[in-house]
Amino acid sequence: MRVVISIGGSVLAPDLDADRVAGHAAAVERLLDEGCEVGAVVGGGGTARDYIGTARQLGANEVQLDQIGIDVTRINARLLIAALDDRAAPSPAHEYEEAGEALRRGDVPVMGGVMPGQTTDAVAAALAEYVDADLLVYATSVDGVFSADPDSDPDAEQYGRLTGTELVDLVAPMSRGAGASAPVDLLAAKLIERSKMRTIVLDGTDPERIASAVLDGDHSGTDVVPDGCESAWP
Ligand SMILES: Nc1ncnc2c1ncn2[C@@H]1O[C@H](COP(=O)(O)OP(=O)(O)O)[C@@H](O)[C@H]1O
Ligand SMILES: O=c1ccn([C@@H]2O[C@H](COP(=O)(O)OP(=O)(O)O)[C@@H](O)[C@H]2O)c(=O)[nH]1
Repeated sequence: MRVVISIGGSVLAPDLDADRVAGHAAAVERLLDEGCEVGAVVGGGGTARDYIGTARQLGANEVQLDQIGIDVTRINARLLIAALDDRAAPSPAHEYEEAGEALRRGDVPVMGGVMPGQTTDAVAAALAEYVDADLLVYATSVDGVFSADPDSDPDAEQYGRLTGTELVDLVAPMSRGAGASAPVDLLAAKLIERSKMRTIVLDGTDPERIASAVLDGDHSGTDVVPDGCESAWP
């Protein structure tokens, strides 16, 4: 199975903890050992938001803020590359073709951001489409997609399953500024919808959950399925 895993910065690096990053690398290595081909995309998390907030106070515009965010995602990508050692391509891929070539060589391509106006959610969706992945997994800090932000609304209800079109409709009204929070960004949702990519959004704070979702289809998050399909797991 070919899988793209998007690891949110809030999951990989809420602080700098080598054991946490090593745990995520171990989950990726387990997938490789089970015969999966894996591409990884890493987010910027709180560090990116802190830098973006400071630069915004200094008068930076949205593109400049996004570029700062991209730099932080690439630093986090380098942490995962360090933990994966010789199983990963040696530097974060800046383009999908570069990532695809690494995958073909048998390396794990690790990407951060690529261009302003989006988040690493969209990078992961585009990489998954580009490499014809069988499965896309978003490992984030909440267990799936909810009817409202579960961190601030106690009445938020989780969706067990959504179609790509339903996901697009849900995230379309959400904020688009640099550092904004949403389960996945709108461009990612549109790419998932058009590619009919089987997708899982789950709580990835325990990296073993990511491996179980990929290997067994066992998770408690949200399945995003093409119209007419029952399950997100191939
Ligand atoms: N409807 C929603 N469903 C799920 N999460 C949501 C929703 N609306 C906002 N969020 C927020 O999105 C956050 C996930 O995005 P983000 O902070 O960028 O995490 P990551 O670092 O994993 O990309 C969650 O912490 C959650 O508070
Ligand atoms: O291709 C990209 C990826 C990221 N970003 C910027 O970098 C920030 C941090 O990335 P992301 O939101 O994906 O990190 P996460 O929320 O997963 O920690 C985003 O808010 C954007 O401002 C961007 O402009 N283009």
